[in-house]
Amino acid sequence: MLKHIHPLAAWYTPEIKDRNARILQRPKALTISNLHKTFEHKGKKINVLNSIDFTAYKREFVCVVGPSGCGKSTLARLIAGLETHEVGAIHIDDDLVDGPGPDRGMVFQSYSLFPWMTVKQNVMFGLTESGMSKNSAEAEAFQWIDLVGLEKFANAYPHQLSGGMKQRVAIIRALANQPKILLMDEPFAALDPQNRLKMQRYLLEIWQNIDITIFFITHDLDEAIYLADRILILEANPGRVQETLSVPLPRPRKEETLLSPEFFATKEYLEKLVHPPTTEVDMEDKLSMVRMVSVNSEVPDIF
Ligand SMILES: Nc1ncnc2c1ncn2[C@@H]1O[C@H](COP(=O)(O)OP(=O)(O)OP(=O)(O)O)[C@@H](O)[C@H]1O
Repeated sequence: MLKHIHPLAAWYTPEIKDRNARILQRPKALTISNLHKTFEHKGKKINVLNSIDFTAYKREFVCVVGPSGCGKSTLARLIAGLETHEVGAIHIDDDLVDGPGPDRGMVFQSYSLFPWMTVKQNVMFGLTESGMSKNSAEAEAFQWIDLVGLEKFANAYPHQLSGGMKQRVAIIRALANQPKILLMDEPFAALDPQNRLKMQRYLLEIWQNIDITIFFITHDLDEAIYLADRILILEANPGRVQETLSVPLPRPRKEETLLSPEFFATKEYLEKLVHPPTTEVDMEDKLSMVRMVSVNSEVPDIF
């Protein structure tokens, strides 16, 4: 029998294979087992996530991609404990998720800072809430603020910050509470390409320096390849795992990484999975039907 060779096999150098294998030997940080999720819509049950199995390992950087509506955000909300599921289980380390908890930090696309609080107060918030004294929380907040270069803005309010600065604050606010896992749902989607790249660099730098597992949802395949150790690829209707792909790129990632042949090969591979060419064929079929309609004045029931 012919052995299936992965289309990216040639890009996995011994060093990359070794690194990827070592990640999979680390303790489990997040375990999703046989997860199913349905929503009710107009009295009908919609099966959004179907039998999801996935494990992220300690200090792993996982990106999740997939077509619109495949359930990426729902999955992040389930891990955050903001939604409930009918079947299956989610564990952080060995702890079953049954609601929100301090072991998970979240950063969303919309800047979820408290607008009436300064940068420093936003970062201090979770710390004082969990019982830390005001002085210690302030000292801790300053360390985080320094880390992302916002010392001069410690007393600024969110409306005085750029989009990138707000997201830096959102990230350190989440990290200051020392979660085990950072859930990020399209955190940089609202930024222009230059600021987006800057934020990606910041995030990699922070991640390399602290003990955190990142579960990062994105539409942007370049972003996923640049950031991730592994990419979880979901397909839609119902959302389920299509593939988990170890990224065949060395670390540390640099800007040149984005121009390397292995980067382009990975992108081409992902494009085919996430935006399969059949969609274009379908669209072309539909367009030719429309052209036919305009000639024959008959409306076929295709839409
Ligand atoms: N609260 C809800 N009630 C009913 N249906 C919902 C609810 N939340 C999400 N859905 C449906 O679940 C499906 C998955 O939505 P979700 O937002 O998780 O997908 P996604 O992959 O993140 O999409 P996108 O990439 O467009 O953000 C969609 O069909 C959506 O309409």
